[in-house]
Amino acid sequence: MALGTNTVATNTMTPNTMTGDPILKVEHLSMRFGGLMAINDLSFEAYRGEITALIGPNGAGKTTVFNCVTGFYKPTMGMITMRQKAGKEFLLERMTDFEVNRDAKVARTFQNIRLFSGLTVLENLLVAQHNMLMKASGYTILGLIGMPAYKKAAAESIDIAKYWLEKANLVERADDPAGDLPYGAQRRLEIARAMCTGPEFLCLDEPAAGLNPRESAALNDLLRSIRNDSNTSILLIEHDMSVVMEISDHVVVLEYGQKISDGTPDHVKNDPKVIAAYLGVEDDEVEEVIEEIEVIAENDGTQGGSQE
Ligand SMILES: Nc1ncnc2c1ncn2[C@@H]1O[C@H](COP(=O)(O)OP(=O)(O)OP(=O)(O)O)[C@@H](O)[C@H]1O
Repeated sequence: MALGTNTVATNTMTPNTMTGDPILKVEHLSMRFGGLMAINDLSFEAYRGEITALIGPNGAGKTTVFNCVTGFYKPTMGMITMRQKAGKEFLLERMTDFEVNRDAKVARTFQNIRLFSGLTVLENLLVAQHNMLMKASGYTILGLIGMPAYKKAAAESIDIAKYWLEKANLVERADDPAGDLPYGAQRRLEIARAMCTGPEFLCLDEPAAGLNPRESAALNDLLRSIRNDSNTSILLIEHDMSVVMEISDHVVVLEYGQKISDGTPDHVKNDPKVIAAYLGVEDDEVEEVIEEIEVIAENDGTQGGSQE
């Protein structure tokens, strides 16, 4: 790593590398739990068509941000605006979790897997489309048994399920109970299930947690294919830095509920504030730690190691 070549980001603004169109704008977000300010005046953007990673040490406030964006928490202060492709804007902080999903088209997964483990893989993907099917039925029994709109929607929902079975590499397990799948496949099924709801914005809470390297690689392929082929933008929380650095277009780093860095993966991994946060040192010790790291890196280099 090219340490020490960057200045400490004092204004924490994004370096001019992401030129995209924001799908999500978080402005002056704060969330207080009793005496604890879990998020403190946080602002950042996620761009359409990109994978944005939200990273930071344990307790930095990542999940709290997710819960505010997806309507699980009402923030103490701040604005969260989502702008759909067609231009329609939603103030997510004013909506319930159900409305955020149904109207704003924001889907999410959780840190712990929440599949219907007794239903098959295919059934999990069909159940996710329940709202769309009920709408097509006109919410009547006659609609269910006779209406062409319902029959068309039912056929479409099977096509959508098949598409995501393939994308998630789960076709061969389609008829198996979801609970019988290996852990990595369950994670991909959760993401496929979220994609069956047709989101424009997908929020993933630690999708790589507990995965082995092969499963992580399959996850990376799935996330890249979501970004490239389905025009869905992704916001993910992740502790696995290899996943973050490999697939993210943009990284936002939090510490104690505040943004300390924001930019491309290369920018944040070389940012002294980020290095210090992960090493758990105080701000006034940052320069000292960087000097120490540089010395270690130089020594490693002169000892003939295979450093980059
Ligand atoms: N419902 C809650 N009630 C009280 N405190 C909470 C609540 N949710 C989170 N916190 C606190 O807010 C702070 C931020 O927690 P949060 O879970 O958002 O961090 P995180 O960055 O996601 O951490 P981790 O990486 O460990 O999942 C922590 O101090 C946590 O204890």
